[in-house]
Amino acid sequence: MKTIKIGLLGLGNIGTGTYKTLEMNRSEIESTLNAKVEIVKILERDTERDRGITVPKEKFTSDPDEIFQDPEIDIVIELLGGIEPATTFMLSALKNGKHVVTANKAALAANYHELINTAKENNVILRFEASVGGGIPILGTLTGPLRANKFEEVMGILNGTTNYILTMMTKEGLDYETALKDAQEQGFAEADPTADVEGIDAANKLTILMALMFDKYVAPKDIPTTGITEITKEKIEEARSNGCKIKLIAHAWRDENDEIKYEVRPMYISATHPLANINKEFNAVFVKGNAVDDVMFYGKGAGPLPTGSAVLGDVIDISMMILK
Ligand SMILES: NC(=O)C1=CN([C@@H]2O[C@H](COP(=O)(O)OP(=O)(O)OC[C@H]3O[C@@H](n4cnc5c(N)ncnc54)[C@H](OP(=O)(O)O)[C@@H]3O)[C@@H](O)[C@H]2O)C=CC1
Ligand SMILES: N[C@@H](CC=O)C(=O)O
Repeated sequence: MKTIKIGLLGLGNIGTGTYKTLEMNRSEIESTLNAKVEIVKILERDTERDRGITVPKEKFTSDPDEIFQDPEIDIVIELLGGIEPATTFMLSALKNGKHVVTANKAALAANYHELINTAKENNVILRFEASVGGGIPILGTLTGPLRANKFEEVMGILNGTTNYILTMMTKEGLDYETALKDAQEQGFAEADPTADVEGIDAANKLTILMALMFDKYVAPKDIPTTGITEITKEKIEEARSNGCKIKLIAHAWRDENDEIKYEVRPMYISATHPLANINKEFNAVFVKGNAVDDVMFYGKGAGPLPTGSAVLGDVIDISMMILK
């Protein structure tokens, strides 16, 4: 029986969630593939940290080339986070003939074409379902069952940390700092949560969605972006007295001249609107296609197991192509 061999870059929140999901569902995954799946090497700095899983010591390496140069490794999963060295590592993996799966929206949004083109030039696959909407299968649906559409609009909650903070401030009366700390402890936030609370993470995801839906690349820095750092309990109360909730919304749409417009900002949403009732780390995204009309995606947009589910979904798809 063939073994699909994986090199994992980063055993943090999502690396650990991916590892756990593979262990939890190994028999289902391996019987789907009729092949074994093994994470053979892991790039990490700290091999002593308690992650709540047992990983044989000999799997760890501090040298990324041990993974890129290993002829036995089929797929590299990048879960380091940040733009660099993650981008350089993914490019090295692709150039060494490895298929790559990543959840890293920051690196993808910053270097979208270089990563996509390098995969094409080297005849390997780059997949990134987990980079937008965590466990929600949005990218594969846009590029699969919905690809017959000309897309008109995408609008929704794309960041779990800020939605968690706003929910806890609105429903539980928590203050901003306590809610953020909670989100960090549950593994929703970025290593530097500035990216979450300033709306940068949602902008990164909007960049990826616009590239796929409208074939238009807009760098995240060029998306008008406002985060939630100025949202106080008083503003939340004011919204409530107007029958609204405050949500951080990412929005891109085709205007009457066929131009694509885009923004990320907190918005007052009527309490009866579906987006007003998306709570905690859940995300929800409306997509409008000219044939299908409105489609709504909903699910956990952050967290180790939901994101691990999306990462492994990509791994399984690639493995099926390898095994064909
Ligand atoms: N958290 C979530 O819910 C989601 C996260 N993502 C994305 O998944 C990716 C991983 O996120 P997450 O797991 O939360 O991040 P973490 O910071 O928890 O994990 C990253 C891990 O990689 C290690 N690492 C980073 N750089 C290096 C390096 N150069 N060499 C060796 N090890 C390194 C870190 O070690 P150290 O701690 O020592 O720095 C850490 O253990 C990010 O791109 C994130 O945006 C996507 C969807 C959801
Ligand atoms: N920090 C991100 C993680 C998932 O993409 C978020 O909170 O949504």
